[in-house]
Amino acid sequence: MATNIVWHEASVSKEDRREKNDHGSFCLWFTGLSGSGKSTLANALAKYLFEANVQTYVLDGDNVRHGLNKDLGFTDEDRKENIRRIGEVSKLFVDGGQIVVTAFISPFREDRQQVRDILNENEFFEIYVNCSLDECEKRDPKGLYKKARNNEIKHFTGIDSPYEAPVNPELVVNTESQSIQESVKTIVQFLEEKGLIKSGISNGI
Ligand SMILES: Nc1ncnc2c1ncn2[C@@H]1O[C@H](COP(=O)(O)OS(=O)(=O)O)[C@@H](OP(=O)(O)O)[C@H]1O
Ligand SMILES: Nc1ncnc2c1ncn2[C@@H]1O[C@H](COP(=O)(O)OP(=O)(O)O)[C@@H](O)[C@H]1O
Repeated sequence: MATNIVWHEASVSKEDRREKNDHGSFCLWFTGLSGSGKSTLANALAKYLFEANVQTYVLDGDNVRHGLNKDLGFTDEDRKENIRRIGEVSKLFVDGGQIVVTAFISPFREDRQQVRDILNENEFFEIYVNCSLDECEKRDPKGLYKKARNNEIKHFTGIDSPYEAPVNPELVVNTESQSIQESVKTIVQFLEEKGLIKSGISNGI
């Protein structure tokens, strides 16, 4: 693979873009069960940072599966390929000077580690969106748990397909005990503490 292909150096570097944007570029990788709050938090965070002139882009499971990954289903192999592609797309966003916020179940540790490995130090932050299966099933925002329990959907995460929780995530937000606003604040403060965005941005939350 990749024969007769030459890598072109970009005329504008990642560092140039970071300097112009006045903030770092990296990937915030949300992982958690369906219904745990990944999309809700990713979008609330992106909105807040957007208002503070911070460049973000959300990659969301449902949306990406309508386009780029519409050939993929939910077998272990397809999920693996799903996450591999999203990892590569995330890397492009990081090169483009953006903060990319991803909201995929990404149930397998090995696949998340693979994404970490293709990014540099301080470019990948795993955020575990922790919520019990019971609560996710109670929320059931898309009615999918009900379908999975009725055997209308196979290989549903948490029911008949595994979820491997992160062992050492950079951050954990618990959406059963924390409000959306509290979780957003936790994440923005984390970014400030790491020096990835300017301090004081979290003051408005
Ligand atoms: N079998 C099965 N298991 C889990 N989820 C399912 C399934 N079938 C459809 N859906 C819907 O697809 C969304 C998950 O897609 P992801 O790309 O995030 O999944 S994965 O990371 O490849 O495991 C997931 O969205 P979220 O609820 O946002 O997580 C579901 O809406
Ligand atoms: N504290 C909370 N944090 C995030 N979401 C919450 C919280 N409390 C209730 N919810 C609700 O839970 C649901 C989570 O759905 P969603 O964001 O689509 O999850 P996921 O993307 O992980 O599947 C939404 O309906 C959201 O309003």
